[in-house]
Amino acid sequence: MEESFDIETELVRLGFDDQYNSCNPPLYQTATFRQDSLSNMGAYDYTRSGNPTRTTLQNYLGRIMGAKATFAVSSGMSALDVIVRLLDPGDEVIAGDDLYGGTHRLLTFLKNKKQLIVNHYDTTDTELMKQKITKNTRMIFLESPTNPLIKVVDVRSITAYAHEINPNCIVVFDNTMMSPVLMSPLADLGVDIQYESATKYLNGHHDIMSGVLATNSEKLAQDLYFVINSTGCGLAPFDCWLLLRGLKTLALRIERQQENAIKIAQFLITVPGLKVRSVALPDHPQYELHKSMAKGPGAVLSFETGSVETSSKIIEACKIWSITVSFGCVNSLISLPCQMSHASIDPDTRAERDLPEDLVRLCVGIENVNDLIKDLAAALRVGGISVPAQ
Ligand SMILES: Cc1ncc(COP(=O)(O)O)c(C=O)c1O
Ligand SMILES: N[C@@H](CCSC[C@H](N)C(=O)O)C(=O)O
Repeated sequence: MEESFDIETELVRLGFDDQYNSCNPPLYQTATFRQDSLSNMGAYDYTRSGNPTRTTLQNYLGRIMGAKATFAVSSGMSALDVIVRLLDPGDEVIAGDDLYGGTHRLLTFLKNKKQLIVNHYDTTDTELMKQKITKNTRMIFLESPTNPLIKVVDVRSITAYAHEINPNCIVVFDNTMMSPVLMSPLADLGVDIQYESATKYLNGHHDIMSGVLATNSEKLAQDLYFVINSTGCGLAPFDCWLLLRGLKTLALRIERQQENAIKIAQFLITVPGLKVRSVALPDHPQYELHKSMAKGPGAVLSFETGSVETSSKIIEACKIWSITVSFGCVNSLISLPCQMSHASIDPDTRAERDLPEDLVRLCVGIENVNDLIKDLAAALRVGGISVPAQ
């Protein structure tokens, strides 16, 4: 058996074979592969079905994610689209009430078309989840910490309960907020499918869209591959190559982004009037639960100011923090989720789910942390908030 190392080493090691000992994986920028003869077909025929650069990426991701099977697709949403195609019409699914806006949009689309029965619950309430999961629950969608309210879910208990009630229930976990460096729900928490928007931390440079899926079940792997090949959403070779390049620095980027995010959370709690949501703060209601599942708090946090007008002024006054959706990139981003990343959730549903309209989300990058704090402090003052001298 091949020796395996810590994720920090595996990320840099890449571990692939090349006929010329190339130090970086070759880019097979081709749609088709010539066959030797009709009786001697090669490993690849057509890039939609498979491509050596994608195979290199998927094998590498498998080692990093501790998964038997890993697939790279064209975006995080297409990863979710592949997963929901495993369901049959009329299947019952349970989803969190603070999932990413695009996830909510796709599930609502399928619900409105009467293809699925979708119920959203507060997945942080484990007892409520235990009441709602039944033998008819076919799939459960979890995120933790949630985007953007930073709520923490007891993934281990919910997954174990779901499997006890219905061994065929598929628990799906969106690990985009943590990345495999901080959390391994597939290997450690018992979920059936882990997926991530690789557009975020995995790639880290906001120059490609991509998604990854991982499972340890041979049956699920076969079904996922069937959908990927049939629909043609496998990641294109050049994007695979760029993702391979981005991944090498994942551990280093996360370490720096998280270190900066902790200091920023500590700064924000000194500002009177702000309600800060960060799993880095010991007064987070599920601080210990998060620590029991993950190696760190990550680099996304949010805060409320009490008014949309104040939040908007702060966001627009920032100079280093750029007003951008997404997260996981090397540069720091600021956004108003209700008007940006989560605008696809209608205002009534946002209100029902206590998603504050004034919530500001920060996605911390690798810049100098003192510069980031100075910029934020100046912007808070423009918003009329009094900031203690640092
Ligand atoms: C938590 C989460 N999951 C999934 C997605 C979808 O990923 P993508 O934008 O790569 O389609 C996003 C953001 O878009 C996200 O924030
Ligand atoms: N206009 C896009 C918004 C993408 S949000 C990206 C990211 N997940 C985030 O949370 O910022 C859409 O309609 O999907």
